[in-house]
This record gives sequence, C-alpha cells and structure tokens, in this order.
Amino acid sequence: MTHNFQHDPALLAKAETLTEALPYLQRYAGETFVVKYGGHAMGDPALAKAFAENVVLLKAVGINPVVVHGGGPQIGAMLARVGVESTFVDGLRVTDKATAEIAEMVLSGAINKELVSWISDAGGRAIGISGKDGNFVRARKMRRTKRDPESNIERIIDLGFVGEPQRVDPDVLEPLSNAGMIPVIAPIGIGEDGQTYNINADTMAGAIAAALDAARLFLLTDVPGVLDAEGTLIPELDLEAIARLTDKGVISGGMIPKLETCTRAVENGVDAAVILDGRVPHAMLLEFFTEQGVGTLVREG
Ligand SMILES: Nc1ncnc2c1ncn2[C@@H]1O[C@H](COP(=O)(O)OP(=O)(O)O)[C@@H](O)[C@H]1O
Ligand SMILES: CC(=O)N[C@@H](CCC(=O)OP(=O)(O)O)C(=O)O
Repeated sequence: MTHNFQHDPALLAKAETLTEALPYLQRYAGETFVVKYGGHAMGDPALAKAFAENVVLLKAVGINPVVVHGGGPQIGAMLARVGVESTFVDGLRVTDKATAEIAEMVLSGAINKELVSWISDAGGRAIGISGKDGNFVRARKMRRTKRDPESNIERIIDLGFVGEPQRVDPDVLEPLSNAGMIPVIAPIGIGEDGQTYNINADTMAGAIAAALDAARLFLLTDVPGVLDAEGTLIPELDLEAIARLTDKGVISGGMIPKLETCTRAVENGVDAAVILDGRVPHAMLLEFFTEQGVGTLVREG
C-alpha cells in the first residue's frame, strides 16, 4: 500500500502557534482526554517535545489528560539485543515469560520515565505508573481465536502472557489528577494471581478511556490515520465501516488492535476516538482547530 497523504504546510505553520488552539480546547475544560503515544512516534526528540507541550497545554486549560504509552519497537530492540525472538499475531506480540519480563522492563522502566521527564521539561508534573500500581488495571489472559479460511474451523491462538484489561480502577488516578499531576501509564497489567501481563498499548488506552468516561481517545501513531486501499486518508469511520474494511483486509497488522480499541471505546461511552499522526507536530491540537480534523475520527455512527 502506498501512503500518499500530504499534510497542508499552512496548517502545520498554524500549529506552531499553540495559543491559537486555546479557545477550541477551553470548551473541553473538566473533560478527560486519554492520549496513547505509540512507540513508532517516539523516536524524534523535537516531536517528543511538541507532544509533551501539548499535554501540558491540555492540563493548563483544565482538561484532564491521561497519557498511555507504547514501546513496541523499543521492546523489539531489547529482545534482539538479548537474543529473544519475537512473533506477532494480528498486531499482538506473542509473549512468553522472558518476553514479559523484558516488556515490563522497557515499558515501565525506560520509556515510562522518559515520558515523565519530557512532560516535566515542558513544565508539567507527570507521575508514571503501570497497571500494577495500586491495582489500577486488573488483567486476564487474552483469548483470541482465528477462523481457518479453508476448513472454516475456529482455532484458539495462545498468545502467552498477553493480557486484556478486566477491571480498571479510576480511583487510582483521581487523586493524582486532582493534585495537578498528569498520569503516564505503561501498558502492563496484573492478574488476580499476581501474574504480569503484557497489554497492547492501544487496548490499554481504550479500556482506560472507557473507565474514565473520556471525551476523547487519541491514538498517535506513524501514519496519518486509517488509509483506504489506495493509501488515501479516511477522515471518518463508523463501526459498520470498520467491520467492512477489516473483512476486506484493508486493515491489517497494528491497525487491527487500534480499530478494535476505537470500536470498544465508543461502544463503552467515549464520545469519539481519533487515530492520528504522531509525527506531525501538535497533531492533537490540529485535530481541534481544523474543520475536518487531521486524522481518522471514529464515532459510533
Ligand atoms: N488501513 C491501514 N491504514 C493505516 N495503517 C495501516 C493500515 N493497515 C495496516 N496499517 C499499519 O498499522 C501501522 C500502525 O500500527 P503500529 O505499528 O502498531 O503503530 P504504533 O506503534 O503507533 O501502535 C501502520 O504503520 C501501518 O503499517
Ligand atoms: C501484547 C502486545 O503486543 N504488547 C505490546 C506493548 C507495547 C505496545 O503496544 O507498543 P506500541 O503501541 O508502540 O505498538 C508489545 O509487546 O509490543
């Protein structure tokens, strides 16, 4: 697939002026925005700085931002360094014991604290936790099945210690947010038996957005949004259209958990979910002060 979407340079220039976004954002004062920052969008320090500034701006106008981060490529690099092989099924990393340990080390350790420092450098107060802290996210083993197209038999796929959020406790975040902190969350959960679960960061963000009754869920990634078969950006999708595109195979790899997340989030009370390009400076703000937004907006329909 070719990705031929071009960003309008005039809009990008406009985005440099953070203050222009203020009147648009102030309408959301008191609301919660959950922002998922993907590992692919993390590489560039200038973008990281812009991202952190945006999050601090949201907090400053009275919005309650909650950051959930990924780190897939960084986990992959660490696994390669220690010689552990990694495979993916539908965008999810098959996770054995050693992989779970490394995923937690990279996500809860290195990346979580890096994001906390970016936000701190931008003038905010961030506090980094994972789903384990305060039993914030109770997880269970993810059950995944796949239908064999030839035999039409549904098979269970064992993804190891890949988890799905079972219960999110909003009380863990409330005192932090009320004290002026910006929570930064690593996608690691804890099972009833104390087991560590590696959770896809999109899935984690969606469950948190639903539990917090968020007004928006942003998924920042390394493409302009959901692209059609020609590689053109689809500005808006409802749940029916997502099912259609998935069946046609237009949506694959990492976009599968993203759209599953958006679907579940809007079904569970999140007003809208947006998949947008984390490589565009101030993408989150552009979404609000451009007529059509800049990514793919998912609503229930
Ligand atoms: N229809 C589609 N539109 C856009 N991206 C798609 C589509 N289908 C699959 N993808 C893939 O999904 C990727 C984004 O998911 P992922 O790599 O998991 O990102 P992140 O690390 O930000 O979570 C894109 O880079 C692209 O390769
Ligand atoms: C189960 C599963 O796939 N977990 C992910 C967690 C990190 C993640 O989701 O990072 P991105 O958002 O950068 O892709 C992983 O191990 O890569």
